[in-house]
Amino acid sequence: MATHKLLLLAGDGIGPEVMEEVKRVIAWLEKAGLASFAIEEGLVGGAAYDAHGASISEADMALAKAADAVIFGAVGGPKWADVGYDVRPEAGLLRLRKDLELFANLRPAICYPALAEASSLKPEVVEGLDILIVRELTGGVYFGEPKTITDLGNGQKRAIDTQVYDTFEIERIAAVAFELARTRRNKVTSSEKHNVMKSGVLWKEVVTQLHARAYKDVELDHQLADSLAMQLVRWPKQYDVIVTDNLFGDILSDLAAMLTGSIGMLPSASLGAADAAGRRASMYEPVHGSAPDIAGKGIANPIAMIGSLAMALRYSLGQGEVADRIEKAIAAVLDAGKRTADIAPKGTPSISTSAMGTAIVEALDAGA
Ligand SMILES: NC(=O)c1ccc[n+]([C@@H]2O[C@H](COP(=O)([O-])OP(=O)(O)OC[C@H]3O[C@@H](n4cnc5c(N)ncnc54)[C@H](O)[C@@H]3O)[C@@H](O)[C@H]2O)c1
Ligand SMILES: CC(C)[C@H](C(=O)O)[C@@H](O)C(=O)O
Ligand SMILES: [Mg+2]
Repeated sequence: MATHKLLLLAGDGIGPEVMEEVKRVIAWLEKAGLASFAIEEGLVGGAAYDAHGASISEADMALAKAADAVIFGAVGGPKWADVGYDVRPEAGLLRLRKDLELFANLRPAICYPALAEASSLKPEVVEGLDILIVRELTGGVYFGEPKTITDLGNGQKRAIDTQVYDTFEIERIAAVAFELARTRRNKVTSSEKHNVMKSGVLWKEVVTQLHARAYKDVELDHQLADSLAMQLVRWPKQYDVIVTDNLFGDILSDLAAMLTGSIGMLPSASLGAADAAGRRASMYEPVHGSAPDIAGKGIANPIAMIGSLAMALRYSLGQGEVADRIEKAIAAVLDAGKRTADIAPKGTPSISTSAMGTAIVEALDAGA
């Protein structure tokens, strides 16, 4: 059996709390003889800043590059509010994405049957929901230059962020969306704002041309990002795969999280391009952040983090059947009524982070 080289970067706030539960699932998989791992651990975010004055060290960047997959918790928090833009905790995350060229961010929003009642919407709106947001992750306004704050000298300052997209960046993310749609319900909705942004004009043109050239069998729609946000709340089940840029994808995936019950439920995969040997860099992380408001209380939901390990097994480690098993165990635990506070209906009892981890490991043990 192949040994998978993983780098665990737990980060800050609830990151280490939910990573503990992933470690327990990893230990269970090894004990059950289902997978074999070589685990390294590193620091990222505020934890790395406290240790080395940078939000990720060169040594940990090298480990990330050498790993079969990086498993990432969350970064950030009020403790590092004044450390400076270049060393803020989030800079470590963005550097990992950029330096590993993780351009394709898959954010599935699946409403587990038992959680339809935990959604902010009526159960019939979200029951059976299974959509996939494909977010471009290494371009757009996150990385475009110039990115500056300038003193104008008259008591005024000017801040500039720049949205930049080249044809190849749009083409490669759209290709990922079309390929994934073929394995699902064969429909892609491409979203931008071509009515106000030149990058939106190019985005729509490139996606349309690629579709005509190579993916005519897939249904393609275009939808302005503001209207898509509205439709996602109104009737999300009309979508299959949504492909969009870095910033719209960030916002729309947090919105989609609430369709599933909680942001504590949403895993993600960030993938690079495959090299000649078929190897590609990858990182797996929950969509949520470090949740400073609940950090240290032991109540965070570990499902997004454990679901991210399942995505690593499916997309990078060639063990899709083990990923299915983990997701089945999560569904079984939810069916049995186990809820962390974020997914428990008001006034009903909830369990801790570690009790949820225990329940998932027990469900795996029971062969769920
Ligand atoms: N990938 C990442 O590391 C990442 C992602 C988003 C935000 N952040 C950072 O995290 C910090 C806090 O950001 P925020 O508060 O806007 O977003 P957040 O996602 O950390 O929290 C938003 C809300 O969701 C709740 N929540 C989040 N994850 C949860 C979980 N697993 N279980 C239960 N409840 C959960 C929080 O308690 C909070 O009320 C900021 O510094 C931000 O930059 C990091
Ligand atoms: C923490 C932040 C840099 C990050 C982003 O904006 O991409 C986060 O919100 C996410 O969704 O992964
Ligand atoms: Mg976000």
